[in-house]
Amino acid sequence: MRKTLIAGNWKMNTDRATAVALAKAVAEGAAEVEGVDLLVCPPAIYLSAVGEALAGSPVALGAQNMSPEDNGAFTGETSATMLGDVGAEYVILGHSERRTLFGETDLDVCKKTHKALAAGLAPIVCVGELLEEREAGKTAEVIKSQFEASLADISETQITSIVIAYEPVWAIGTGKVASPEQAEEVHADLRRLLTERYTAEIAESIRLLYGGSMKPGNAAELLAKPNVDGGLIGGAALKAEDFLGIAKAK
Ligand SMILES: O=C[C@H](O)COP(=O)(O)O
Repeated sequence: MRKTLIAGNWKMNTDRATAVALAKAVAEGAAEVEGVDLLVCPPAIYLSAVGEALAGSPVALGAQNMSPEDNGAFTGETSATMLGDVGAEYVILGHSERRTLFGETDLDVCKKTHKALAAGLAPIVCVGELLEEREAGKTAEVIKSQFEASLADISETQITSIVIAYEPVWAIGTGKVASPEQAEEVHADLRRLLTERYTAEIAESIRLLYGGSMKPGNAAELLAKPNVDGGLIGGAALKAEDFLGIAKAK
């Protein structure tokens, strides 16, 4: 049975004080959340401070991005090992903002995924279609292509450490949430792709998150779908009450 994962992607928000206060509020509220894993992904520069604020709580720490390289002359970059060194257990990879604003390709995401796994991090690999792709009836095709290229050469053992997040680009930060049926359709496709590539048993064990304008008010119906195993939350993760409200909606 897959345990629900509610992950907060704080993006480039907060300052040190608000990041620590938010982490403490989530950690305190976590006691009221049952049967759900909680994860927060602050800006990289606050990982250590947030990790300290979470100490002793069940809330996990994750990063939002990382370099595909091990070390060396890559000014401004952060390696997987460095993330692990400051307590990160997860890393979000291939978020649509990385893909569209920073030109990340499936190949980049794939390289990062392999490096993250080698460093003992659990990658949260994001896929999702643009509005024009959905309107052109290409959603399944786009998701399949991102799935195959971003997760190329991932072994049966490796895939069990990976979380996949479906984030329709048109639903991110727009207030336009995918309907539970739209989310379930893509998640079921992803489950099928996993079954075809690995085994049904492995496919059944992988967590598939939905991301895109998820809030306490719409979370229950999304999380009720059989293949929606959690959420990757942006805006609503910046208020502990909303973030915990989503987790309690399960
Ligand atoms: O990583 C999170 C997603 O981009 C969703 O963001 P949002 O909840 O603000 O729409």
